[in-house]
Amino acid sequence: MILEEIPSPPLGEFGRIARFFKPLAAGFPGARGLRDDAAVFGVPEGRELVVTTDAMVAGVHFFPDDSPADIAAKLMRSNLSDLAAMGAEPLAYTLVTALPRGLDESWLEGFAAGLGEDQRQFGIALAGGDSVSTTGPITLSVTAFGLVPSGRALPRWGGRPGDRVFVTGTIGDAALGLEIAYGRLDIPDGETRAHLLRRLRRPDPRTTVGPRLIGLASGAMDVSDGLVADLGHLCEESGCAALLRAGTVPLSDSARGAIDGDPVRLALAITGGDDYELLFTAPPSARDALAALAADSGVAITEIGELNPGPPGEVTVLDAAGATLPLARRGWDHF
Ligand SMILES: Nc1ncnc2c1ncn2[C@@H]1O[C@H](COP(=O)(O)OP(=O)(O)OP(=O)(O)O)[C@@H](O)[C@H]1O
Ligand SMILES: Cc1ncc(C[n+]2csc(CCOP(=O)(O)O)c2C)c(N)n1
Ligand SMILES: [Mg+2]
Ligand SMILES: [Mg+2]
Ligand SMILES: [Mg+2]
Repeated sequence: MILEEIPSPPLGEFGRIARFFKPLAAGFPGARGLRDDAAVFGVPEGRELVVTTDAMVAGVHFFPDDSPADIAAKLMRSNLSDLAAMGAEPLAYTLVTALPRGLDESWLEGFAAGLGEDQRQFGIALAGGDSVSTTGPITLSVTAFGLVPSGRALPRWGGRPGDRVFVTGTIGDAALGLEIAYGRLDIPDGETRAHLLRRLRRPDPRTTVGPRLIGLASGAMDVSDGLVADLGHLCEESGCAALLRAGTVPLSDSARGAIDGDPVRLALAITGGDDYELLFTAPPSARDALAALAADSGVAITEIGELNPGPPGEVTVLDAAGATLPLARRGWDHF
């Protein structure tokens, strides 16, 4: 038997923590080297801590055979998107992994590498976590901590009738990507397909735009369940209704090509979710400042509708011709 074929003994729970997670906590003193029972860190004067949690389950949020680095990126970025929606800057995160006993250590190696890459890209560090085994599918959860100027966190409930509705980036890429991944949508063009799948697996959280919406946006949230559903959530909290002009919703060239004028696919794009873009409201007087922010940040900001004094939570969706766009559902609902 040659040396390479001798299987190395399993690392075990604590060996895995030492090998894969301690390096991710090295730059954050509050993590105490992952050697203590908990993390300890302070908040600078004049700032508040923003805390958000999101979980992901194999078969529900991602495909079991997705690359572990992509799974890590989606887990991290969905939480970073929530921080951005609050106007907060990333600080640290904790991580819970529930993994099947037989899962190869190389999976964890790819997962940790993905986390490390995003830590560097977004300026966030591992503060602690928990590692457990599961008899079910891979289940992961991140709790992210961010900082916001005291009293300035962006609320979902600040929208007022007359405010305009804005969204960052493009909408629908991930929903179309999911259809491709499930084999329900055939897109022959390789570049188009790759872009939509990339946006499904690696969303682009708007971490630089979020904090700069403080003082401009009246209400804000991020789009995870679907644009129409999430606008409904914002409206419900703001006690008003909204008009959404589907023809003005920003689409990537890839999404535009995939939709190809089909109203069913357009409906999918605005209800499918997994966008991780920012959805916010602002008075028309903020338009110039928002255009300047978009130019400066390199992230598109597009006006897509307005709030009105209708029934709280009601969202009317018009197509480009001004007719009501029929929707089978407004967005994702777990139950
Ligand atoms: N199990 C739970 N325990 C306590 N609070 C919860 C629980 N589930 C949701 N929440 C709270 O309910 C609110 C709405 O949660 P929701 O998950 O819809 O928001 P989100 O995380 O922004 O969206 P998404 O999960 O789709 O990314 C949040 O304030 C969240 O903290
Ligand atoms: C394999 C697979 N099937 C379906 C979906 C779609 N999906 C799952 S949960 C969710 C809402 C956001 O999650 P949450 O509300 O839990 O934060 C969406 C749009 C997916 N991404 N992968
Ligand atoms: Mg959530
Ligand atoms: Mg959110
Ligand atoms: Mg949700």
